[in-house]
Amino acid sequence: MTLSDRKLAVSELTKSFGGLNVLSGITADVMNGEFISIVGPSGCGKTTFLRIVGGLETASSGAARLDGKVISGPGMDRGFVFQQDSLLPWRTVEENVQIGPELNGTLDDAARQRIAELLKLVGLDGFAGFPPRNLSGGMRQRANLARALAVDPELLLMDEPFSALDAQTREIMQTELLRVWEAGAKTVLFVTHQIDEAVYLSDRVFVFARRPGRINKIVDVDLPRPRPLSIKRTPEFARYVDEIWKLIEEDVRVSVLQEHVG
Ligand SMILES: Nc1ncnc2c1ncn2[C@@H]1O[C@H](COP(=O)(O)OP(=O)(O)OP(=O)(O)O)[C@@H](O)[C@H]1O
Repeated sequence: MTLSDRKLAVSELTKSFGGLNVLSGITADVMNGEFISIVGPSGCGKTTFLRIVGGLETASSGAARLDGKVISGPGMDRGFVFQQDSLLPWRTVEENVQIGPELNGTLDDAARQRIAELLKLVGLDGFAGFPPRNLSGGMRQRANLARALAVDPELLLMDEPFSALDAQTREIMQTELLRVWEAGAKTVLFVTHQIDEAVYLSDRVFVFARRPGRINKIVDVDLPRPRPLSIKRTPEFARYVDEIWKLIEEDVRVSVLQEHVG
C-alpha cells in the first residue's frame, strides 16, 4: 500500500466545554490508508477528538479537514463504530447493514451485492437473516463494522469498539479488523485504552496527554505486516508497548490519585 496523499489534516484544534479546556492545539496529519490509534489516560479528550472529526461535535477553534474540506458536520464519508453496538433490534443483520445505502438512496442491486460481500468479509454471511439478539457480542461488532463500511466511507472512526468483548474474542476481532483494513485500504482512527491493541493494529499511535488534552508524542510502529498475533510476544513489540506506557504512566497515576481524593 502506498501512503500517497493526506486524508485528514488537523490544525491547532481546541475544544472547551464551558470553562473546561478539553483539547488544546492538536495538530496532526493522517495519510490515506493509514491505521492510527489514539491512546491516553481517561478524560484526555480521545472521544471528543473523534467526535469532532466525525462532525458530531464542533471545535472551539482550529479545524479538521477531510480531503482538504473543513469538517463542519456528520457525513457519509465517515463511518463510526462505537463501543456498544447500535444495531436496530427489529431489523435483521442484513437490514442493519443496509441502513446507510438506504438513507443515501443508493440501495440498488450493486449495493446489495456489495453488502453480501461485506458480510462475507466480516464472517457473517451465514447470519444475514438473523436478528441482532441472536448474535454474540463479537458478531454484533462485526455487523457494526460491516454497517460502517457499507457506505464506503473515506474514514473509519472507531471508539473502543472491542472493549466490551472478552479477551479471546477481542484478539480475534483485532486480526479480523486488520484483514478487513488490508482488503479495503481504508483510513482508520481507532481509540483504545489497550496499549498492546494500539501497537498491534497501527502504523502510528497518537499518545494523548491530559489537562488539557494534547498530543504528547506520535509513535511510529515499524513492525512488518501482515502481523500474526504471535508478534505480540516479540521483544520489538514489548519495546513499543513499554515506550507508550511510560509516556502515559504519570498522567494515569495523577488520574487515579484524583479519583481517590475526590
Ligand atoms: N458534552 C460534554 N459536556 C461537558 N463536558 C464534556 C462533554 N463531553 C466530554 N466532556 C468532558 O471532556 C473531557 C474529555 O472527555 P472524553 O470523553 O473526550 O475523554 P476520553 O479521553 O475519551 O476519556 P475515556 O478514556 O475515559 O473515554 C472529560 O473531562 C469529559 O467530562
